[in-house]
Parts: sequence; C-alpha cells; structure tokens
Amino acid sequence: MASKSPLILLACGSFNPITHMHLRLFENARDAMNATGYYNVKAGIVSPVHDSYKKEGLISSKHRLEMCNIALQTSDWIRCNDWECRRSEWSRTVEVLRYIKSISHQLVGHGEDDKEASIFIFSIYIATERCQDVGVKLLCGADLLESFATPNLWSTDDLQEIVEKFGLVCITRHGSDPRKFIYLSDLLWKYENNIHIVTEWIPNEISSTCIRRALRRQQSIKYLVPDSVADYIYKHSLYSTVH
Ligand SMILES: Nc1ncnc2c1ncn2[C@@H]1O[C@H](COP(=O)(O)OP(=O)(O)OP(=O)(O)O)[C@@H](O)[C@H]1O
Ligand SMILES: NC(=O)c1ccc[n+]([C@@H]2O[C@H](COP(=O)(O)O)[C@@H](O)[C@H]2O)c1
Ligand SMILES: [Zn+2]
Repeated sequence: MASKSPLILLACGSFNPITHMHLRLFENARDAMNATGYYNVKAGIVSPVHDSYKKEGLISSKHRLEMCNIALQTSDWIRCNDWECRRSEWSRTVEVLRYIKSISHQLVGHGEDDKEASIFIFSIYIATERCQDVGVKLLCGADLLESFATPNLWSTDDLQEIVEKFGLVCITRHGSDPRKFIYLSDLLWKYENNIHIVTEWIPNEISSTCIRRALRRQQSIKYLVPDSVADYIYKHSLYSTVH
C-alpha cells in the first residue's frame, strides 16, 4: 500500500476565547482523517484572526493568542501560530493556508524565516519521510463552510484555491447540513472529493459566544474552557469580568 500523506490541519477563527470545542474539533478531525487510511495527521495549527477583523466583542490578539497557547499546553500535536496576528492587517484565509504551506516547504528546504514555526514544523519534518510533501487542509465547523455563501465575504477565486489546492475538513455542527450545502454549490460539488465532512457524534454547542455571555452575567464557565484559560480570563478581567 502507498505510504500515507502527511497532513497539517489549520483552523482559522476568532478564538475569542478558545473553548473545549475548538480543541475537540482537532481531535475529531485527526481521528477521521487518519481513519481514511490515506492520511497521517502530523500537526494541528490554530491561527487566531487579526485584531482588525471587524467582529463585535473581539478582544486583543495578545490575550487571544496567550489563551490559545496555554490551552494547547496539554496537546502534543496542536500549536498556535501568530503569523496572522503579527501582520499589519487582516489576512484572507487562503493567504494563511499559503503561508503554512510555505513554511512546511521552507523546512524541507531548510528555511529559517519564522524561527518558532520552523522549530515546530521541523518536528513534523523529522517525523515525516523527507521526500514527502506535507499537505495543509483547512479545518472548520459547518458554520464557517456555510459562510462561503454570504455575499461578498469570500471571493470565488479564493474558494476555488482553497478547495482545489488545499482541501477542507469540515465538522458537522448543530443546525447545519454541510452535505446539502456542498450539493447546492457548483464549485464545492466539483471539488467534493477534497472536502471531508466529519460527523460530530458527540455534539456540544459550546461556543465562544456562550462563554462571553456567561462571563458578562458573572456565570461559571468551568468545564466549558480549560481551567488555565478560565484562570487567565479572571486574572486579566477579560470579557467584562470583575477582578
Ligand atoms: N461547537 C462547535 N462545533 C463545531 N465547530 C465549532 C464549534 N465551535 C467552534 N467551531 C469551529 O471553530 C472554528 C473557529 O470558530 P470561532 O472562533 O468562530 O468559534 P466560535 O465558538 O464559533 O465563536 P463565536 O461564537 O465567537 O462565533 C470555526 O471553524 C467554527 O466553525
Ligand atoms: N475571504 C476570506 O478569506 C474570509 C472571509 C470571512 C472570514 N474569513 C475567516 O474565517 C474565520 C471566521 O472566524 P469567525 O467565525 O470567528 O468570524 C476568520 O479566521 C476569518 O479570517 C475569511
Ligand atoms: Zn463562530
């Protein structure tokens, strides 16, 4: 049997704040992709969106990044990448995919542009047979997939590049029907083979929105986010919490 393709899963989003469901997204996706028999998931990357992304209640990337980093301390394969936040303006998702792809290549070519990312990707490189190309797929929940249909939000060229050159791993989310959504789109239907729908058999509607709402109301968020993230939120009085 041909060797399995090494794969990096990239999740883009606000992570405002990161929750247990974001972490589960990666675990589910890795299990499903490895179970196909064609892929060997080597790493997961969380890429929080730039501060200029116009979204109500988006707090500073300094805090969002820090919360991702502390939440991911318990993972041996998922890491946070701050490239998007460090740029001077918001980046389209296809640009983030290209960047992650470029650093996986740079490593194979011994590039050293982004030291931290390089060290991380280097461990992937070591774990991978040197000659193999490392694939990068966009990991998302079904709501992000369905946002593809929002007028003027995504360009057709970007979507084409994402589904043709990279690929998607989409986790089902309550209230969404990603299979039907793909069927209804000519573009997505054409590249259906490169879109992996993963059924979330243990669904849970934890979202960053419900965490922020609970915090505004001084309600507990314990067991919804890692304890380390909750501690950080209280320590820095984030999301209207009182010190
Ligand atoms: N409960 C969930 N089930 C499946 N996917 C999820 C879940 N929560 C978040 N995601 C996915 O995680 C990625 C990052 O999402 P995002 O940062 O918007 O989180 P969120 O919890 O939806 O936040 P918000 O409530 O602020 O929109 C997206 O692809 C989103 O679809
Ligand atoms: N055209 C694009 O590339 C495009 C459009 C809208 C959202 N996005 C990304 O999707 C993610 C959406 O995150 P939220 O669900 O938190 O809004 C962000 O990472 C954002 O940058 C990308
Ligand atoms: Zn969301």
